[in-house]
Amino acid sequence: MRRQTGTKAIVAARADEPPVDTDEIRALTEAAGYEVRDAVTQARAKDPGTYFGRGKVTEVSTRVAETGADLVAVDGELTPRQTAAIGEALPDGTAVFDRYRLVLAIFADRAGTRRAQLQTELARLRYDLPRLQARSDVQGLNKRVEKGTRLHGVKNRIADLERKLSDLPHPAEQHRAERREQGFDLVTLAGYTNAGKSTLLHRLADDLAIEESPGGDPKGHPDAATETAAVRDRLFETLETTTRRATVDSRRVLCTDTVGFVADLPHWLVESFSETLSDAAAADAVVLVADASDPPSELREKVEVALDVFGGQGVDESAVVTALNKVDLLDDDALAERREVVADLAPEPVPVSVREGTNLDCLRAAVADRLPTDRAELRLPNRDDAMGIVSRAYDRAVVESVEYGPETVALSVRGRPSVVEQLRVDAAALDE
Ligand SMILES: Nc1nc2c(ncn2[C@@H]2O[C@H](COP(=O)(O)OP(=O)(O)OP(=O)(O)O)[C@@H](O)[C@H]2O)c(=O)[nH]1
Ligand SMILES: [Mg+2]
Repeated sequence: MRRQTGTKAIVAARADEPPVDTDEIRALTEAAGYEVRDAVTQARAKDPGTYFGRGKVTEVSTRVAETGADLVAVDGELTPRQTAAIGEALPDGTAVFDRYRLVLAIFADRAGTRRAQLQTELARLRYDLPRLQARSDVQGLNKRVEKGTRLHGVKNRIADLERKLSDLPHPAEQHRAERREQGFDLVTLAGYTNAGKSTLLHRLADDLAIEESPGGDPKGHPDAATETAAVRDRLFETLETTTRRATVDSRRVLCTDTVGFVADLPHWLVESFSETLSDAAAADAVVLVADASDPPSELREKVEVALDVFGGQGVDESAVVTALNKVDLLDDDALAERREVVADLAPEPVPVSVREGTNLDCLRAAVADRLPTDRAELRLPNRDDAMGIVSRAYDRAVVESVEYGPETVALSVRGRPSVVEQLRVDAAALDE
């Protein structure tokens, strides 16, 4: 469902004071499938009516006409009225997207599963609704009936989508419970887009097989195809969660990759993808992957926001491991500076280069530390009926030692507390 290439855009950015950075809006616009032909910038206070002020909007309009752009991508959040006012000043048929609309376009483009498609359409309609209203107000549309009908249509579709989504089977939770019972620990990789989460998943994964999730569609997932081949520098490569099996400290772990955050993403948009966050909340450990090659202040802000979001979702602070990725791009001083800016937010961050495989053992150890663990010494009769317990111990926990005597088998096991407890109970039942 990729947009045709050759669709042209102009990016427009404003800041209260120079410099005006257009890197991120360019990246977002390109990620949405557009070719960026030009950038118009402005350093002054926001104009409440048209965001940029009339003069600048006229300049944008001229650039649109000259380049034949189909879209103006504005690096900011536009009110419905501002969107309409800018649109009115542009050549007919030119679309106006702000950051969020752009993100929605990218999400719609990447949505592979039915659920993701419904979620992205719903998020877009919720976004469009007030804008549709403002647009017809600005155009002075007095055709109340027509306007009423269009708005009514959108509202109906929203209700329809909400119903469809709540009707879709949602087996993820049950699936998780089953996996836990089988002794799997759950680890979630989360963080801003482009931080290196998917690359890390590939590194940690035991094999190429993607864990089957009843709600997912692994075949259609972009990560299924790209594997370790150079992961492209493209925002929101991952839209649905992918889960793979990994081994951490001899324990079997299910590692889930999630949708990346984007700076200043509004809450309603995050909520439309709440499933991915509930993955974080349900995990035993959450690896916050941060791009340490970002400037220090940006790194700090992203780590802060991410930790806030986790907190809001009920993730326990002690379950989070912060990985400072891409240290291959930093010298020692730069790394020290990065550690310093996150020191009070994230205790003991782990510097890694996922690409070069640097320090991943340290990261694995930090994750292992977070996994709930219990130990038991089991003494079983050396009989056939005890062997089921021995094999369950191997399957669901880590067997640290085993000794077969003539009468008894002595097992030393560690693993998830619930699993270890079940082994104890089963062992005790044999004695009766
Ligand atoms: N230099 C360097 N680049 C890296 C490293 N790890 C990942 N990258 C690159 O960073 C880019 C983004 O990596 P991804 O793994 O796709 O990032 P992501 O967090 O999954 O991004 P989204 O799916 O968009 O949320 C890719 O071009 C990777 O090759 C690293 O350790 N060093
Ligand atoms: Mg990814």
